[in-house]
Amino acid sequence: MAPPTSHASPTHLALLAACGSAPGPIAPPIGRAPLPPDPRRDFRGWISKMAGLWKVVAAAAPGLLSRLLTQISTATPFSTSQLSHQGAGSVWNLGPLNHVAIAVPDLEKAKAFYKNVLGAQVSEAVPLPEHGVTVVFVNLGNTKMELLQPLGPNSPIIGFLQKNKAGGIHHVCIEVDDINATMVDLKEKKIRTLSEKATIGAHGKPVIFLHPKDCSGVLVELEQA
Ligand SMILES: C[C@@H](C(=O)O)C(=O)SCCNC(=O)CCNC(=O)[C@H](O)C(C)(C)COP(=O)(O)OP(=O)(O)OC[C@H]1O[C@@H](n2cnc3c(N)ncnc32)[C@H](O)[C@@H]1OP(=O)(O)O
Repeated sequence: MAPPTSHASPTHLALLAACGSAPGPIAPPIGRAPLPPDPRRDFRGWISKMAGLWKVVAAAAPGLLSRLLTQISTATPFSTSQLSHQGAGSVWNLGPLNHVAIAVPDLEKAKAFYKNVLGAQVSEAVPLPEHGVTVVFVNLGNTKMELLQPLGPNSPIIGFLQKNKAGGIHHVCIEVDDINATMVDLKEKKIRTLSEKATIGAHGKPVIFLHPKDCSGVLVELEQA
């Protein structure tokens, strides 16, 4: 009878061989009773299979590990794997999460919780009358939280706190590399911004807010990086 045919490539066959799974004769050995399973032999066999597999992978893809490490270390905040968008001729890209904002009824109490109970690094309270809020930033290393308390009778977060008496997640802020191109592009896509122009946000950089009803129920702030 003709031997069984295989469509596997030589590399694939080598990988299967290293794992002990290469196609081959399947008849049991003649004249020998099967041995009872021996856990020590199984473990030694597994180790030797893994060593064989590693040799095959290393031979098939020399420099794979160093290429992976180089790609990770050279990744930029504005990843080229993300979609680039175009608004009125200018291209813009989405960047990392800048902060998650929490509206709170009592800023000092919320600040004390993050500082004294969770042990986080927190900023002093900063009044921003032009935004109708007082803010405290909580530094988390990879991102920040922004604690917001209403400032003045026309604060834009008063309605939110009336509905969420204990406070809650108010908005997320994501960086963009070109806020003006972003605004033009989003307008073309019928996403409502909550101001005609960008305003200067808590970090001294231009920001815009997008209507929560156009963003899956989440108020989204975009900040010029
Ligand atoms: C310093 C700066 C910075 O970080 O750089 C800041 O953070 S300033 C942070 C404060 N500044 C801002 O938030 C500016 C942008 N925000 C605004 O313009 C406003 O807050 C709005 C988002 C338009 C909401 O205003 P207001 O509560 O008065 O209106 P409204 O009650 O009619 O709300 C309209 C609908 O949106 C919902 N809604 C309101 N606030 C929401 C929020 N934070 N997240 C998700 N949904 C929200 C309401 O439940 C309602 O839905 P239903 O109709 O289904 O009930």
